[in-house]
Amino acid sequence: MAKNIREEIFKTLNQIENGKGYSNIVLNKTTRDMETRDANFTREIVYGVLENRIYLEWVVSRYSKLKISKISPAVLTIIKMGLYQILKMDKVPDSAAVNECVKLSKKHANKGAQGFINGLLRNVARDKENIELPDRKKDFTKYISVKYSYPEWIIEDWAAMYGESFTEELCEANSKKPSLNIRVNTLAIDRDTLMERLSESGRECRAAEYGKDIVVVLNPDGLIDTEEYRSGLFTVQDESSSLVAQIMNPESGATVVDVCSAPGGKTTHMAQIMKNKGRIIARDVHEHKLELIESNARRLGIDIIETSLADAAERDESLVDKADYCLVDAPCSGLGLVRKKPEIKYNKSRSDLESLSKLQSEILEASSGYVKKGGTLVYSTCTLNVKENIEVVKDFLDKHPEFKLEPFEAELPLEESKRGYIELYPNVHGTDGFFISKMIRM
Ligand SMILES: C[S@@+](CC[C@H](N)C(=O)[O-])C[C@H]1O[C@@H](n2cnc3c(N)ncnc32)[C@H](O)[C@@H]1O
Repeated sequence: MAKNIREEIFKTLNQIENGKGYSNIVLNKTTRDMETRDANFTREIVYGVLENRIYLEWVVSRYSKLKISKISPAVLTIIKMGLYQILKMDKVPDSAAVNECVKLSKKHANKGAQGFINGLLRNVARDKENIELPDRKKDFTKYISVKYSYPEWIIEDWAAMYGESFTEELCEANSKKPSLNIRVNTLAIDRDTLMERLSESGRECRAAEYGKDIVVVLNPDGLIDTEEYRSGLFTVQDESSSLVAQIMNPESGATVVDVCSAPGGKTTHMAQIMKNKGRIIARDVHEHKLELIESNARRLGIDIIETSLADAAERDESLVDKADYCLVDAPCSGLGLVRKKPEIKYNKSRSDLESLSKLQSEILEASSGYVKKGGTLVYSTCTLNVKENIEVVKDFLDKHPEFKLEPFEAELPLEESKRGYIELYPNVHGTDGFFISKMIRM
């Protein structure tokens, strides 16, 4: 193992905890030049510490004489790195975990703190079989909140929406490492041929259950450094996200407006389904993100996408009645993505969710005007929160009798597809959490 690996882990965690970047992006930068073994170790600890923050702090609060609020952020990060290795990783001996944290503390903490870190970690290591969780029967919310590290308000909301046992299953599924999903560029290759090519180079892969263009790769290390990726034979996309374009199913030659389109995952997928014929107007409110759509399209050999800067909450009169298909893949709280970006659990509040549902309604209202008679409107989010999902759609439909939900079992053969909307769950479908609804303008 390279010398400064724990130093790199410490820095990466600080960056993410200080809100200086999403975990997947910061981690990709940190691990870019590392050996695979070091990169995997780094990922495991960074994700583990982020994912288990509340649980690890619960353990600190039970073994520390100092209140958590009195412990400096750097010291707390070192302690959590140590605790994660002691409590959740079998392959690191406890003594090594403690010694490495003490070494790290020599650079980032004063003498007193070094002794404190050493003592606390050793105490926990000795007592690790006896660490108690809150009593499930007395307080379900607190128990789940500590066991799976979620703010209590999320557990309260999910339990109210989905019931207690479903919430527990959902949190359990969210704590499992997801496999990597890739979307085949069907303009360049078909799924079976790509899978054969990947298998020949030692990849273990299987066709996804619901996503027609998705391959699940079980040993993905270094996949985006391959010739297959560089030459645009696939892109990285979760199965649930790929179902949006699959359910939309736009015809070749159609006009599509995608109002929240960066970085272009669904835009480029729609272009594939359209066989790169027609026109896709792809917009976003952040100018720097438009380049991401363009570079993704270039790599995949797609040339029917026109990007432009626009606020989707304001109707653009020049597009009224112009779209055969309109996609509103709205900005959302992202609670369906905690498997991949665990920090999402801690970055949101109930009031954020309320303002998001207001923005989502405004965007849906403004964008619905672009849909021609007989045209299709798809509204999707990557969150698990009825207020941002079906309630936004129902509220819209109440005000717009000219739209109705459209069943999509031909595109996704599941019972729920008959209702015209679906919520996907990690514990049920094995995908990221997602919401997709399909409407038709009559
Ligand atoms: C869920 S992401 C879209 C993901 C994208 N559809 C894809 O598949 O790659 C939501 C996007 O909405 C954009 N956004 C946020 N507020 C917006 C607004 N008022 N108007 C247009 N775009 C907005 C964000 O910049 C972000 O890129």
